[in-house]
Amino acid sequence: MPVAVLEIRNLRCIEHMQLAAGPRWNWLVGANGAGKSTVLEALHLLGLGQSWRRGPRQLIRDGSSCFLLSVLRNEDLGLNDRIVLEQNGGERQMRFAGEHLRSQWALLELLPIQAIHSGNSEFIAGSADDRRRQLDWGIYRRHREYGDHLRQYRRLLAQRNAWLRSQGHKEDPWEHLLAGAGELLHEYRSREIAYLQEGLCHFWKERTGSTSEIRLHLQSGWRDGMRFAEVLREDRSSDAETGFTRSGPHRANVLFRVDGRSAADSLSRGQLRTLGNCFRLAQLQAIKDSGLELPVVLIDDFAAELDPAGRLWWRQQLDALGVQVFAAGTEAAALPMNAEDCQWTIQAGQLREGKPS
Ligand SMILES: Nc1ncnc2c1ncn2[C@@H]1O[C@H](COP(=O)(O)OP(=O)(O)OP(=O)(O)O)[C@@H](O)[C@H]1O
Repeated sequence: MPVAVLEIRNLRCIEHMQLAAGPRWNWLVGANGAGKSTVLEALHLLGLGQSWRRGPRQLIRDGSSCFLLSVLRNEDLGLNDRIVLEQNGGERQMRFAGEHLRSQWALLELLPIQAIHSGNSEFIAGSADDRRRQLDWGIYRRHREYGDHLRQYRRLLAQRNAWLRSQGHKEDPWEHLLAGAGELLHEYRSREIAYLQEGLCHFWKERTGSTSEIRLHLQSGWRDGMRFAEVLREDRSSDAETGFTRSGPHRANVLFRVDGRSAADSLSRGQLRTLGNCFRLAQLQAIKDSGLELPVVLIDDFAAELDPAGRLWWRQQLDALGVQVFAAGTEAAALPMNAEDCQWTIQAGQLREGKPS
């Protein structure tokens, strides 16, 4: 169980909150604006070093000059040192066991998080970026070196783009390296898609009883039937005109098809949410099967789009995996809670233990 105690000071509407977490289900119930998402966001910040919303946002509580978040992990893992994230104005500091952390990448190792929130819950019908990010998250969790490969590719891409803008008509010094780095990302993604296919079908069939065929298809981000190096060479002058590299794994896409048709076009919103959950379950199962530490799962608005049977099934699957979950909802009656779960009521940024009414 990774999270034992979470402490929040001066984050959005929360002045001070200390939450002693349960090993499995931690429900946060309260009215709109009570502060439920803020608790989940605190965990997201501690696990990833960034907010789950894009764009500028006032995270420091109005009237304060800094926020401070800390999480004490459980000694079951032999680890009970605190992860601390402190933001003072524009300056951010992160510490683990009293030691200063230089990069937010270090947090990914300390507190693995899978977060489901309004920005990514509809990733199947969202943008190619959303789907690629979801796929990459799972690959990184199973193959840590993938993070280095991604960073290396992004560096090379930025270097080639800068070169295209300056002297794009001469011999391309980055083409060879970028092609190699790009092909490597594509190999990881192809293998992962092949691996997840079976799990996805299993969960979908179990939930829906449907015999419809769910298929994942990976688009590499460059023209079919060609090597990435060839595409880079062929596109050199047109890329130089626009000043950026048009093709590559940064444009990859994952397509979800149901009986040969796009899932986004053929499924209802609730079915899309269910399919998205099935994909996440397949990823979590893959992490478990690899013998790796499962992430803490954060679910904002747990009940959204799901019918009662769907909510119960989603809970049961997460139970079977044995993950620790923090889930939020506005109405206790709509949440599939069990007596042994930790349940909290939140009102105006304050926490109350006990069964929400
Ligand atoms: N910097 C800030 N200082 C103080 N309060 C803030 C700040 N930023 C946001 N808030 C307030 O914090 C409150 C909590 O928002 P949060 O998103 O956590 O609510 P929630 O319980 O998840 O609500 P919902 O059910 O609507 O999603 C909101 O009322 C918001 O106006």
